[in-house]
Amino acid sequence: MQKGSTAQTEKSIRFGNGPGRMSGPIVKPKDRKGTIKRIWRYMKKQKAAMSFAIVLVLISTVLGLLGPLLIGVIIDHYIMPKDISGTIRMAGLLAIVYLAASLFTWLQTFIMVNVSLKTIQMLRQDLFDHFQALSLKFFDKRTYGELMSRVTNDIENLNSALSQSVIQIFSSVLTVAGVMIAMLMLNWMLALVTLLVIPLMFFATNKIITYSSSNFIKRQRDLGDMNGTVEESISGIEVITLFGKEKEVYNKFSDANERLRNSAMMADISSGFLGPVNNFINNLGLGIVIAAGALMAISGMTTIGVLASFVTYSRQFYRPINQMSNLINTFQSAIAGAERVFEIMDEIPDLKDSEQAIESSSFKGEVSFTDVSFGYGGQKRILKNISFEVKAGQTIALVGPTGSGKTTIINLLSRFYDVDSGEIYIDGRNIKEYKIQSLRSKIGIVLQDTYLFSGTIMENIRFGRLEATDEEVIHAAKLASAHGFIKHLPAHYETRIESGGTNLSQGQKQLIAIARAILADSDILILDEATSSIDTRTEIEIQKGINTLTKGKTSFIIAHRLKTIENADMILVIREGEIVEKGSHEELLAVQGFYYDMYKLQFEN
Ligand SMILES: Nc1ncnc2c1ncn2[C@@H]1O[C@H](COP(=O)(O)OP(=O)(O)OP(=O)(O)O)[C@@H](O)[C@H]1O
Repeated sequence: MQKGSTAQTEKSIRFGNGPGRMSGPIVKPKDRKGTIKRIWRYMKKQKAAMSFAIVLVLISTVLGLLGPLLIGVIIDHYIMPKDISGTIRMAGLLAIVYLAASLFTWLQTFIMVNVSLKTIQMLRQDLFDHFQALSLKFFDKRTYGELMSRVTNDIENLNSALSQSVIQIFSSVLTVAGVMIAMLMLNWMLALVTLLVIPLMFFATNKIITYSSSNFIKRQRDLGDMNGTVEESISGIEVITLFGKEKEVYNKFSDANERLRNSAMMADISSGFLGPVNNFINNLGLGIVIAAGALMAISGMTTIGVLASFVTYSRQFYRPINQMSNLINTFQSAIAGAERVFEIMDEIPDLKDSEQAIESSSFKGEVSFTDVSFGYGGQKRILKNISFEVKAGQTIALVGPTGSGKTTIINLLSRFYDVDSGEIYIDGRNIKEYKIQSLRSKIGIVLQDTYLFSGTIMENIRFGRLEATDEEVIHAAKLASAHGFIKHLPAHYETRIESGGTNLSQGQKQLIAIARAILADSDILILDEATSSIDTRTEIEIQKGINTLTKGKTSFIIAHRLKTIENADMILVIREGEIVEKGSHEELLAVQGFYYDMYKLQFEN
């Protein structure tokens, strides 16, 4: 990551939040052909490995078919004529055939697992890269849980389908065809008898799968609900305990848990029928083959050896047929999952660098907004005809009631969204003329609720400039007035921060964010002043840190406590998306308008 990439960082972690949604197991894909083609584009990079796996499938299938044939030959030509040494030799050969078949099967699985994992790795990488290219507008529309489920569940479904189902479907078809040919060649009448129970098998399998798939979908939905309840109760734990609502949350969770148990039971019981029912039908088929075969053997129409081969073949014949419908379902749901992944990858980033976009080495820091209007999702206008000019190095405070549009102004300056009308200039150039990454890397952001990653304090500060040395990190922390509290932590700079920084106070997190921004040394700064109450000592420290950080740099401060921005060069008073007043603290007090009222109210409080 390059110097001063704070803006990009905050963007990347703003995924929103919400319950995880799982992909159902039997969801039918909409455009199966197109999706398979796209998966193939990833897989074909490993054509050589796949061709090898296919050759191995062919060999192991042929070896598997050879086994029963050998059994028949051994019975008729070695056991019946009582040739003991020949029988032992042939039994050894049979063992070698089965051993080789197993070995080739293992090898082909190993290759396909590798092919699949590589494919998934490339796909996941592309999806992640695409996430980075998408604007906040995209993330506004989706929940964290939903996006997570696409990166994890959907891709994982595809992984298991690619590593197992594809090759299994292929080998099942081969086996069924091979066994059928072998049986027809051995005895066409017995072969037809073997087919008798197939319609019954299809009918039963189809009925059971249709019934159980609706139960599986219900189970996935209930699982999603329960995940949502857990997520809510963990993230809202403070509010829940504060309002003494533990019992209500407990009941809500118990209900969700109970619903999940019931639907999971129904799903497992219904799908659990499949094995025993098919087993019964298989044995029924086997019984018919044995009975018919025995009659034929007695009447001299066939030999005991051929009958033995048939019994083994019919086992080999029914198994893949049983498996096939399950495999097809797994495959289908994996394709549907892949479709959800491609749907995100097809999302065109609405913020793109223009062809002529330039890289900017550094900004002096002149900023101007001319007649800027904007609404999220093009709906209600949030900002209306905003115009102002900032000279390099000035400090600008944005004040106004909650929801008035202060953060939105900052979002537009960092180009997290594009303006609907009007222009924004930095150093005399429209911000659309700069490469987005280059623009954002020159803008540092310190949010009041800064995100800290799991890792040490040292690593978290270094996030501002990855190539910084330990000394530079410590120097930045000293300038940010963060060194004082870090010194008192158990492992100083090596103290680990929990994900999200839960083991630090709000003020401490802000000090780390300031240190990070000092290290990044961005040309333009954006500071979101903390609203929550921080003790006076920390507040003084934070103020000191901010003063160091903003010295000589164009800085925008979203201010909640007017006391802290009295020295700003310009104060913009925003109300319902419009600048209603503009000027220095003294000028604004003198006009006795909206700012004056806000100031008086805070002062009295
Ligand atoms: N991502 C978004 N999608 C849709 N509407 C949004 C989004 N972000 C903000 N808004 C709406 O835009 C308006 C201005 O929000 P903004 O965050 O800019 O206000 P603010 O002045 O910074 O408020 P605060 O002082 O509470 O932080 C609000 O009505 C808000 O609901």
